[in-house]
Amino acid sequence: MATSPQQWTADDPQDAAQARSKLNVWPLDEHNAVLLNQVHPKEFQDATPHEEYDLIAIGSGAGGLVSSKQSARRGAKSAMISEHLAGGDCLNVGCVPSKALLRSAKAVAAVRDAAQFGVVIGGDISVDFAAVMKRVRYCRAKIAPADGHVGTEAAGTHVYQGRGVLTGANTVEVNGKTLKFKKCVIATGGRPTIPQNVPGLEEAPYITNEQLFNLEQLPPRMVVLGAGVIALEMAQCFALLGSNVTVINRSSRLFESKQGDAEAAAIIQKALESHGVTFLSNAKITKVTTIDAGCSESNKLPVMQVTVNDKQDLGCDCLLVAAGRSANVENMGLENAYVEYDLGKGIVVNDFGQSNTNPSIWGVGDCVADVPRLTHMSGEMAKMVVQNALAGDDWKLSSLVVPAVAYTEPEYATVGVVSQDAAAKQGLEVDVYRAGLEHNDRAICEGNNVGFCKILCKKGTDEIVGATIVAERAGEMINEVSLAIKNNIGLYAIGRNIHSYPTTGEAVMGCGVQYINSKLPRFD
Ligand SMILES: Cc1cc2nc3c(=O)[nH]c(=O)nc-3n(C[C@H](O)[C@H](O)[C@H](O)COP(=O)(O)OP(=O)(O)OC[C@H]3O[C@@H](n4cnc5c(N)ncnc54)[C@H](O)[C@@H]3O)c2cc1C
Ligand SMILES: NC(=O)c1ccc[n+]([C@@H]2O[C@H](COP(=O)([O-])OP(=O)(O)OC[C@H]3O[C@@H](n4cnc5c(N)ncnc54)[C@H](O)[C@@H]3O)[C@@H](O)[C@H]2O)c1
Repeated sequence: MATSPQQWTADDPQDAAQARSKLNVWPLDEHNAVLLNQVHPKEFQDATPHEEYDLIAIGSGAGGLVSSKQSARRGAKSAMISEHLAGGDCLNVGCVPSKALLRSAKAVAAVRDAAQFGVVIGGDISVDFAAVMKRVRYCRAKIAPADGHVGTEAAGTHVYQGRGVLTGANTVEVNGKTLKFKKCVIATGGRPTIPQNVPGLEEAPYITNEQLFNLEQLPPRMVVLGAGVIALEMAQCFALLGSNVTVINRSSRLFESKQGDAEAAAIIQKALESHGVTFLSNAKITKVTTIDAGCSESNKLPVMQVTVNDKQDLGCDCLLVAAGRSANVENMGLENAYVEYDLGKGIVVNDFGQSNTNPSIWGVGDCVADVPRLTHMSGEMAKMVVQNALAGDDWKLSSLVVPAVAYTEPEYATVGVVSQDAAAKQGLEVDVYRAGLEHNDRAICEGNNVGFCKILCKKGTDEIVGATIVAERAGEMINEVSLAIKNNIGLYAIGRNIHSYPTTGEAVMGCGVQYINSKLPRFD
């Protein structure tokens, strides 16, 4: 089929070089060509500007897409400014590729463990890493139209492809044009934080999530700096796919800095260890030595030596830095628009999502200080801000109940106050109800009955303040607890709500039943 010169074309050497150098995307196969044609079309024609927009979103991740499309669908004059790849981190280098990759890793585990279900796999199993990564690119391309410029324009939003820089309290410049707005949503997201003061790290060919999903070759040895969500999900993935993975955790256990449940931490660590991940705790990378810089263009992996606590040397072909995120707030004219921000943490907003220092400006998602950095949070903040900025409503950030899930196997899902330690830190007295999965019939049949549901209530009451769930599909189970918290449904009601048998979700009900049983009269 003939392709237009305005389209990204798979395997075209010039296009491939441009996609790699300008957009950090490679290889340019048919899937990445589809992706780029959606989220960063070549020679894109900007819209003809309205004299003044009701709302302009700067940024095109979940936050910018939801705020600009929702405004347009409700009749506002709306625009979105997209500098890099629409869909932001989530579609391109975050949730989507990581979950697609995890799916392949879980397939490895299923095949490897097949014998326990009476299924005999003849011979050794092997992983075709190139095919795994091709499927990751396929998933991304399949989802891309939801975030692509065609769909955004069809919703009625004007799209500008370039960097937005605020030039005044109510103006933003993009591609040499000045656009006027009544309201502006800043949704510029974040980027990986690179720890400073680690000798040799800056010069080393380390990677972050921004390069990880371009890998074409499985690194035999991977070291992961950090032990948060990215680290755990990717460590498990690469270990199952066949890498020798070591996670460097500066704390004494998982989830310590966020007061995560200690039992959950032990289960997740043990599960990853059973998949071949090595954890070094109370560990600090004290030096990185580059032995061979490698060459991503010719697919040659680098070779590095990572020194831990000044005494242990680990050789590796991939050093993945996953040490948290910094907000994108620099060099975008926030000073010109009088917007208060904190370098690293992000834009400072009030409980309505509005800048205290410029009431025309609102903040959404990962670029905002002190909010959970999650796609569903960006989306929900965007809905909230559209309602407040355009409809003059008073939806509040503090009213949001935000679940979070690490998609490891088993999954680790949390909402609200996650543990007794977290409660103590907030000066809150709680009762904890725990239902283990060891006697959950479904979990036993599934061959995965290590885990639990813990629900925390205000002491002496059934008012739920939070939960931690460790289970195969904990991410599905936590939504019930979020619903209860958001709508003031007590643990009593959860205990009286019939749950289908056999489901792991019965563990949530199990906590409710414990509460009820503790209140019922005895017959002795
Ligand atoms: C590896 C990984 C896995 C993840 N997995 C999950 C998950 O499973 N579930 C989950 O909920 N969250 C997950 N996250 C977090 C999630 O990706 C982010 O919370 C989400 O993408 C934030 O959306 P956002 O719109 O706020 O910002 P972003 O997605 O960062 O989008 C911001 C956009 O703005 C653009 N931009 C920046 N500056 C400008 C400018 N001046 N002008 C124009 N455009 C600009 C950027 O290019 C970018 O496209 C993951 C993150 C990573 C890194
Ligand atoms: N499933 C999901 O929802 C999902 C998946 C991946 C990422 N995310 C989001 O993306 C964000 C980034 O993930 P992340 O894993 O990078 O961050 P994180 O905050 O989850 O973990 C950061 C880790 O790096 C460590 N660290 C920080 N600075 C360090 C330093 N100087 N030296 C050594 N270790 C250091 C921390 O102790 C921690 O273990 C998170 O906010 C998360 O919400 C979400």
